[in-house]
Amino acid sequence: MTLAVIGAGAWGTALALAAARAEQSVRLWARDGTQVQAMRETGENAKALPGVPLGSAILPTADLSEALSDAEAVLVVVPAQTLRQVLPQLAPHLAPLIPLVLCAKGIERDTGLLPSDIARETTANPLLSLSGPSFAADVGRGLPTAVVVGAQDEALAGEIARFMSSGSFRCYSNGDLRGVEAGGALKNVFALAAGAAAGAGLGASAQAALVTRGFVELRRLATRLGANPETIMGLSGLGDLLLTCSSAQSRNFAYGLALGRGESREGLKLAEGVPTAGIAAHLAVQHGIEAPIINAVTEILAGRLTIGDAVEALMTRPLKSEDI
Ligand SMILES: NC(=O)C1=CN([C@@H]2O[C@H](COP(=O)(O)OP(=O)(O)OC[C@H]3O[C@@H](n4cnc5c(N)ncnc54)[C@H](O)[C@@H]3O)[C@@H](O)[C@H]2O)C=CC1
Ligand SMILES: O=C(CO)COP(=O)(O)O
Repeated sequence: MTLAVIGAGAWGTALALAAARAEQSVRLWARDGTQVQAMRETGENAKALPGVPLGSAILPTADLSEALSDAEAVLVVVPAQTLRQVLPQLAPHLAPLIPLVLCAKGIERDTGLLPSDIARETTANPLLSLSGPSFAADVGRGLPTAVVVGAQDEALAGEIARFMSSGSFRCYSNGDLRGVEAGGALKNVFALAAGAAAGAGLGASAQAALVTRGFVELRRLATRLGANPETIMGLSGLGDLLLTCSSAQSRNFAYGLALGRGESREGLKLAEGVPTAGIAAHLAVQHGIEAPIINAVTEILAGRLTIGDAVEALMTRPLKSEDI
């Protein structure tokens, strides 16, 4: 099968490598011609995923037509906030039934839309989401993990899962597209919180309590956004929450860590939880859901609350039933 990967950042490159290991042929598109030239010359993506040879099954290209003309499926791997800009550029090159696998983890800041909602505004092609615990650096090096491919049409999700799976990349399928997307988008907000708690030296007990209560908020809000609560128990919800809330390898956790230590965040890598937190807080209000951790993250990011005050506010909320 020939796959196109749109976006040659860390995750796009890692997914291209995963597909190549699954014996697919891959066109890896980047908007930056100089980066493509460098990838062709050096055989690696030194900018986004250094030290991992791309191999002969991956063709880097800056030409969308070359990337998409013979693609049988397309993985869209650009940040959530740029999807609205990128997706319309693909449309003229796409045959109607080519599946689009959305791999961004975020909610659009200005609209509250998940990636598939944004895509639905510009395309009638079948939409899927690939999500789950998977650091680009791990997947790029061929370390083992399991992820999930979600689509309303679970048979199609299963087909894409089979094409992407290899001995080191195990893809499950799920018929709950919104659930798969919502878990991946929201877990980043809690990774910011967990990182901030670690940076502020609040201790391992606080971390565990925060992640557990964060999971309750995640499940509540995701369910209101249309997720099946069972999906949230899986790889794209609990699985990814556990990964990103426990490792400084996560860019969201690392961003939170810097916040908690009072360090500058300038120059840090993409942290999708930052634009997602505020809109998630807004959606929680809209759906009448209690989300004190999402609110605290939003207020801290906006500079309206210190971490000390957030801890006090969370700890002194009225006592209540555990309500999971
Ligand atoms: N890095 C990781 O471990 C994982 C990342 N993700 C998700 O994948 C998405 C992408 O993340 P990364 O690749 O890691 O980020 P990155 O920052 O490494 O790369 C983003 C890529 O998107 C490109 N891009 C940005 N705006 C664009 C535009 N308007 N037009 C064309 N290309 C554009 C950039 O040039 C860059 O190559 C995010 O939503 C992230 O949450 C998901 C799983 C793992
Ligand atoms: O989604 C990820 C792992 O599953 C990557 O998390 P970060 O974007 O926080 O690095």
